[in-house]
Amino acid sequence: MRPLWRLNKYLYKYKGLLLLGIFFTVISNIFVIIPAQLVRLAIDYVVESFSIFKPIQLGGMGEEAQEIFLKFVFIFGLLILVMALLRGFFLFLIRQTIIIMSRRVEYDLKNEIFEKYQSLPLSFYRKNSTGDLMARITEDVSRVRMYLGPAIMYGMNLLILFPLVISYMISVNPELTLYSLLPLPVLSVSIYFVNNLINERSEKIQRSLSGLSTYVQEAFSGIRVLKAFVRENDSVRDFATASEDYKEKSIRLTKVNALFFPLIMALVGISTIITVYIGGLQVINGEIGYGVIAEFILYVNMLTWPVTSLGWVTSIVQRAAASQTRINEFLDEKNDIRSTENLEIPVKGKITVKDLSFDYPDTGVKALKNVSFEIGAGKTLGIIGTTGSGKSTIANLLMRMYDPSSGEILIDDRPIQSFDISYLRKNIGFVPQDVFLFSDTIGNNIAFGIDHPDKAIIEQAAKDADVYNNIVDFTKGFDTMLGERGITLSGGQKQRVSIARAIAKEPQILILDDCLSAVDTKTENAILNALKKIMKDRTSVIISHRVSSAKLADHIIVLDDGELIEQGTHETLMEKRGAYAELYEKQTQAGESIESDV
Ligand SMILES: Nc1ncnc2c1ncn2[C@@H]1O[C@H](COP(=O)(O)OP(=O)(O)OP(=O)(O)O)[C@@H](O)[C@H]1O
Repeated sequence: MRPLWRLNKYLYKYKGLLLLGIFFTVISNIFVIIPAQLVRLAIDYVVESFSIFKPIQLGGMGEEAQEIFLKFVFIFGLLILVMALLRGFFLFLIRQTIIIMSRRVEYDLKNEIFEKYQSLPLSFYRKNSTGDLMARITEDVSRVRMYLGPAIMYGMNLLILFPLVISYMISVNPELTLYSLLPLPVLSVSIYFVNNLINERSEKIQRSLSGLSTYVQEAFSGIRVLKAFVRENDSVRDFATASEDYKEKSIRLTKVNALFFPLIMALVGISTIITVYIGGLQVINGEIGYGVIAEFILYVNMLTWPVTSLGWVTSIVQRAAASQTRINEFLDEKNDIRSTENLEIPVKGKITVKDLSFDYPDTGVKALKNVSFEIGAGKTLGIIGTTGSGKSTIANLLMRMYDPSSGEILIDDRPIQSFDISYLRKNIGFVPQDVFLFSDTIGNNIAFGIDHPDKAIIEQAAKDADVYNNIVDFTKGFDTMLGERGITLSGGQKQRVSIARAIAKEPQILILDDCLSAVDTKTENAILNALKKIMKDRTSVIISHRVSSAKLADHIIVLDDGELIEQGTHETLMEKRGAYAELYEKQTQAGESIESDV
């Protein structure tokens, strides 16, 4: 229960709805109890009237007595009907208050979790799988809602109805009360176990279903590879196996589900039989009237659902507590990437890196070892290196996706930690290595980082990224949809749209992480020349495998296995005849031989 206390702030927020809900529950239960008493009175009245009807008929007043009798029965019937209608009305109001409250809390909780997700650092996303993140904001929140809605509603109903009904029953006949209620605890405990079994099996089905959907999704997104490797038959077979597992689990659930209502019916039936039997004995002994038996049968039926719900509510609360524990775990997650001074001063773009080392926290991979370099404001830095040499890691650290293990990064001679994180990132335009575009229009994708998008800026960014002509060739131009329901851009087009998105922000520092790999050298040159113009007074960091991308940079660093092995300008590095010169020669020779082959 303790984890669920966290939700009390929401219960307090919606206290109006909750209190109204409690009030309506009390009222609706009053309309449940009164009809049972009316039924007792009506039956006793009917039995008594019959016993005196004969003498009255013999006395010649038969017709008048019958008329009075029918009038009373009609009034009883009418009263019971009115009570039932009023009860229905108040049940409607209970749902309108408590269930609506639970939906509002669900909405707030989802927003709170999503906001928290957004504030957490990249390392959090590395640690937890997407499926887990999704499950906590959807399934877990739904389970918590079941506690806030149905569980609170039925729990409260139970708390109010139970004492009311039982005290009435005891006041009418304590012995009959004891016997008729005897099977109900058994009902509650059995429902609790059956329900737990149902939940356990439902969860297995859920897991099986998510495995199945992941499989189907992969089969669709990897359809090209699947077809190219002629694995269609294997794919069909694997799907059938996964489906079979899902079917088996569903059948197992159906078996337990089938127990639910028969169990309730059987135990209520036993209660009714006991009531009739013991009540009958008491009627024969002249201790009670017939009406009491009918009244008690109604009471037992009235208590059936609350008693059943006791088991059900307990299991909902248990599940909700487990879900809330998982949610709390994420809500309590601390963001260790913090700003020390929250500076929001204009960024010029000088970058100084001193003795920078970085080990990835989750794997312990030593990605950078004592790297030092400096690049003045408005200059271009080229970062060259083999795969896995730590180039992207430098970009990650410059954007404070992680903090260095040791050493420091200064921006304009101030520790990077002193800048407000959002402010710092707003000043950086980043083009990641693995391009990600949203399922939206091309225009909106380019405008993604701008608070107030402007058509001219978007178009200019597209021109500078050398993708404008491609875009206007589409019939809908900048309004062309991307993603699943839209068109698919080529690898090079995607990279250029991603560059346009970074340029459109007009950042003070631009980081291109190997984002020209899918464009030909001609386009690469066009983009680099355009960048030179637009980044005239701003700093650019160009990360690449290709020397051709970095050679125009004012300063070049060469990384190998996390270490900085050379740095200088293209000319000084070429003169040095080290790793850079070797790479340059290899790449230009390869380029020439390809060109001559063509
Ligand atoms: N999120 C991560 N968690 C753990 N290790 C990582 C992570 N990202 C990168 N690494 C490791 O850190 C090292 C440096 O990776 P990095 O991505 O910086 O290399 P890179 O020079 O950009 O390579 P490439 O040119 O292939 O992109 C590699 O050994 C890589 O396996």
